[in-house]
Amino acid sequence: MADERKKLVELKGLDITFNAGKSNETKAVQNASFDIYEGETFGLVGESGSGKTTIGRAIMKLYEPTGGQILFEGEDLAKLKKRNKLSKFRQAVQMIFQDPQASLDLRMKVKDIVAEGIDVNHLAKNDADRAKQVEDLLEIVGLNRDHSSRYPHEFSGGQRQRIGIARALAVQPKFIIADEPISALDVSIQAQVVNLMKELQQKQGLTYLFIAHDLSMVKYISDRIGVMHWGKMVEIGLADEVYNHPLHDYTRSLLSSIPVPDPTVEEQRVPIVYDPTAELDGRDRQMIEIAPQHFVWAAEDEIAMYQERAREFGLID
Ligand SMILES: Nc1ncnc2c1ncn2[C@@H]1O[C@H](COP(=O)(O)OP(=O)(O)OP(=O)(O)O)[C@@H](O)[C@H]1O
Repeated sequence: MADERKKLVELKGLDITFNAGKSNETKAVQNASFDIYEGETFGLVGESGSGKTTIGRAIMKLYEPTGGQILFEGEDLAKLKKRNKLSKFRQAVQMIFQDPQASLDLRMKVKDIVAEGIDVNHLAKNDADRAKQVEDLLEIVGLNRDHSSRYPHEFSGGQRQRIGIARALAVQPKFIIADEPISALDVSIQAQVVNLMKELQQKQGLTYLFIAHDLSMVKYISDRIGVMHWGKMVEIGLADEVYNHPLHDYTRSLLSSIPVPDPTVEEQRVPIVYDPTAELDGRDRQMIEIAPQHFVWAAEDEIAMYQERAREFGLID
C-alpha cells in the first residue's frame, strides 16, 4: 500500500564531502536517502562523527550537497534562490542546539533572544505586540512571562534550553532540527524537555528531526529512527522496532552497549562488537526493505540473512 502521509523532507542519495580532492577529504554523508513525514519525529542516531549534524545542517541549507538532492515540501533546496522563497524557507526550518549556554548570546536579554526571528522577519506590528509575542512564547515553553527582562545566566540549563525552544518557535516554523538538544542537560531535566517538545509537536503540528547518540532517548521521542555509521544510513524503521528488533549489526552493537538497570540482566548482557571493516569489502550495498517499513543497508547476498533475523523476531512470515 502506498504511504499517503505527506513528505515534508526528502533526502535522495545525499552526498556531502568536505575538502574534496584534498588530503583531508571527508565523506561526511554518503548516499543517504530517507523521508520525513509531516507531523512525525525522525530520530537520527549514530556515534560522534557519523554525519548526523552534517545532515541537519544540509537540510538547513547551510551546506550544498556534493551529490543527490534535498527536497523540502517537494522543492529542491539547491534551486531555492529567490529571496522571498528563501526567507520563507528559513522561517519554516529552525534549529535547537545541544548546548543552550553556547547557543544563546549571554549579553542579550531573554526578550531580545526570543524576538530575534520576529525582528528579522518583521512579524511584530509594534513594540507592544513584540513584547506580547515574547511573553506568550515564554509561557508556552513553561517559563514565566516576566522572565523576559532577565539574562540567560540567571537560568538553569533546562530553562535555557526552553529559551532556545521559544526562540525557534517565535517564527512559527513547520520543521525543527533538534541537534542533541538534551545531551548537555541533567538526566532529571532531560525528560522534561523531551515532554515539552512532544507537547508542542501535538499542539502546533510540528515535525522534528531529533539528532542524538543515545538510542534509548531517541526511541522515546521518535516515530521512526535512522541509524548512521561512517556517513551511511545502515538501518531505518519504526522506533520501537529498531529498538527492540535491530537487524543491522551496527545497531545491535549500539543497543547492546547500553547498560541495563536490572543487575541480573546486566550481568548477563553480552555487548555485541561490530566489525566496521566488514563494510569495506567493496560490495555494492543499498537500503533494502527487509520487513514492512524496516530498511537495512545490505548487499544482495546478505538479504537472506537479514530476512532470517526478521523472521526470528516475527517481523515477517
Ligand atoms: N565544516 C566541516 N569541514 C570539514 N569537515 C567537517 C565539517 N563538518 C563536519 N566535518 C567532518 O564530517 C564528519 C561528520 O561530522 P558530523 O559533525 O556531521 O558528525 P556527527 O555525527 O554529528 O558527530 P557529533 O555527534 O560529534 O556532532 C566528521 O568526520 C567531521 O570531522
